[in-house]
Order: sequence, then C-alpha cells, then structure tokens
Amino acid sequence: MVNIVSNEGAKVWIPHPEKVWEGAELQEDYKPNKTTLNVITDEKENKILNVKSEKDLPFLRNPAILIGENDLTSLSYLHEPAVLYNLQVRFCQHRDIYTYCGIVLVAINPYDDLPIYGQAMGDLDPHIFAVAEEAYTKLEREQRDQSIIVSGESGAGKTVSAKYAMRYFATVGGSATETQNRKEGLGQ
Ligand SMILES: Nc1ncnc2c1ncn2[C@@H]1O[C@H](COP(=O)(O)OP(=O)(O)OP(=O)(O)O)[C@@H](O)[C@H]1O
Repeated sequence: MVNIVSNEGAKVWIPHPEKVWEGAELQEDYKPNKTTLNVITDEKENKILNVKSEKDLPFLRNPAILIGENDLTSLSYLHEPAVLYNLQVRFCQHRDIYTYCGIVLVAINPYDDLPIYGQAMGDLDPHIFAVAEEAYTKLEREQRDQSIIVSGESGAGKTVSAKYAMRYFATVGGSATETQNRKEGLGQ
C-alpha cells in the first residue's frame, strides 16, 4: 500500500530492529525529487529515512480514535504495523485476545486462563463462541454443512480454539437434545 499523504507532522511507522515497528513523525514534507526524509521517533530520536520513490514512504499511522477497534477492517490504514499495533493494544491494555478482520477471527494465544469463556458475552464482541454461533445458526437456517477453518503456526492455539467451538456446539446441541428427550419422556 502506498501512502499518499506525506506531509510534515504526519504520524508514521518506521522499521525497528527489535520492536519491529516504531512510531515516528515526519519532520518535513515528502517531495518526489528527495531521497531522504527526516523523522523524529516517539522516543525523541532523530532519524533519516532513505526514500528513493513513493514506495519507500513509511506507513501512515491510524488516528488514535481508531486504535483498539474490535474489527481490523474499521482501520483507515490496514497494513502490517497497523494490524500488529491494534492487536497489541487490545491484548496488552484490555486482555482482549479476539479481534475480527471482517469474517475472520484473529486469536492471540494468551498462555493464561482468562475469564472469557463464561456466560457473559456482548453480542458484538469478537469471540470463538460468536463464530461457532454463526456457523450453528446458518446450519439450522440454511440446512447446509458449515466449515470453520482454524489455522495458525504450531502452538498458536488451534486445538484450544477448536475445543471451545466444540464446547459451544455441545452446549447448544446438547440442550436441544435434552429438550427433545424431555419432550419424548413427557410423551410430547
Ligand atoms: N485461548 C487460550 N486460552 C488460554 N491458553 C491457550 C489458549 N489457546 C492456546 N492456549 C495455550 O497454548 C497451548 C498451545 O495451544 P494449542 O495446543 O491449541 O496449539 P496448536 O495451534 O493446536 O498447536 P499445534 O499445531 O502444535 O498442535 C495450549 O496448551 C494452552 O496452554
């Protein structure tokens, strides 16, 4: 994605050897004939970026009001640093491990037992139960098989996610069967 707005004062992401990305602010307007761009990082360090063409311009940061959105598609700028930062803010500040990206649910492995698999859950909150519920509702409404694809690297949490999806199905499916059994038991 090429950033179009590159004026002095623009908030950007620049590569960092350890943090991967760090926040910075342009100290001058970008002009096509320039090959460098002065920035000042959030740590107040002056840096000079090599900019041979528009393609080398740093990624623009999203406005602060959008940070922490529960759906990545709501972000004005959707690129690697924007995605990572949004997920980081949600997880580190609010312990939210789930974030939507459209119909995809992104899950961060918290390596911790969080109290997020109980009953209380907002309708719009991204959650593995919400994904399972959507599949189950469509299964019933459309009478067609549904698939949930769980992917990620080793240790990412695929088995645990699948387990919670199965727990949801067992709960809603189980209660329907129990209701049916009860009805049959009552001769209904
Ligand atoms: N939602 C979660 N909440 C708490 N801990 C989790 C969660 N997801 C994963 N973990 C932790 O991470 C460990 C690894 O997760 P999991 O076994 O699901 O990974 P995986 O993607 O299936 O790995 P592999 O591909 O190697 O089988 C779990 O044993 C658990 O300790």
